[in-house]
Amino acid sequence: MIYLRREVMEMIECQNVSVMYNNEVEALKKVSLTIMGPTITGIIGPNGSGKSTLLKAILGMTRSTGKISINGVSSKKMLKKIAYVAQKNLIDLSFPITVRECVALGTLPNLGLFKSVRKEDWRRVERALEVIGLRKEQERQIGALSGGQFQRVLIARCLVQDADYLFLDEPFVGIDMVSENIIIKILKDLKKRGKTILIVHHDLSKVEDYFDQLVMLNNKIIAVGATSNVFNMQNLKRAYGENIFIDRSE
Ligand SMILES: Nc1ncnc2c1ncn2[C@@H]1O[C@H](COP(=O)(O)OP(=O)(O)OP(=O)(O)O)[C@@H](O)[C@H]1O
Repeated sequence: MIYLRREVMEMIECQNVSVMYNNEVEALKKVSLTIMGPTITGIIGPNGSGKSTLLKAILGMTRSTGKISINGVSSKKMLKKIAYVAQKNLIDLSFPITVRECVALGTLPNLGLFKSVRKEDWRRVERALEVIGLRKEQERQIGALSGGQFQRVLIARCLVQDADYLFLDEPFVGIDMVSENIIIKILKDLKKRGKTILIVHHDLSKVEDYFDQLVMLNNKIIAVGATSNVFNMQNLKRAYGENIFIDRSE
C-alpha cells in the first residue's frame, strides 16, 4: 500500500491586527505574524500582554482591525477547522454531563443541526478516551474529575473534532505532571499527523521542550519565529522587564 503524505502547508497570517477593548485598553497593537504548520507554537508574554486576545481575534471572538487569514482564507470562514479550548476558569464544571458526553460534543461542528451523534462518531469518542487514558472514567460527571483529568477530556474533545488547528489557552495551569505529560505527548503526535497547534503558555521553564515556534508578545510583537531564535535573554527582557528569572530546575 502507498501512503501519500499531505503536503499542504498550513499557515496562519495576521497583518496589522489591533484589538481595543472599551475604547481604552489596547490589547494588541498592529500585530503582524506568520505561523507555519504543522508546528506547536507557544504564545508567551507577561500577564495582560494580549495572549488570549490573539487567539480570540483569530477565532473572531473579539473585534479586531487588520487582516487575519488561514491558508489565505479569512479566518472567520475557517472556524470549523479550528478546535479551541478556553482557559479553565471560563468553563462551567457544574454542568451535568458525563465525560463521554463531553467528549462527544467534539462531533457537533461536523454534524447538521438537530442530528444526533452517529455510531461511528461514538467509536471515535471511545478511541479518544483510550488515548487520553480515561476510558474507565467515561460515565463520571465532569465535575467529579481532577483538574488534569478534565483538561485531558477537553483534549479528547478536540481529537474527536479532528480539526486541522488546535488553539489551547493555558492548558497546563493547575494540572498534575502525569496529565501534563500525557497531553504534551498527544500534541506532539498530532503535530506529526499534520496539525498546527497554538498554545498560550506562561511557564517559561518548559518553553524549549514544548514549542518549535514562539510568539512573544507584550501587546505588540516582541519576536516571532523558531524557539531557538526567539527564546533568549534579550527578547525576554524586552517582554517581561529586566528582572526576569527562569527556573529550569525540576
Ligand atoms: N473583555 C475584555 N474587556 C476589557 N478588557 C479586556 C477584556 N479582555 C481582556 N482585556 C484586557 O486586555 C488586555 C489583554 O488581555 P489578555 O487576556 O489577552 O492578556 P493575556 O496575556 O492572555 O493575560 P493573562 O496572562 O493574564 O491571561 C489586558 O489588559 C486585559 O485586562
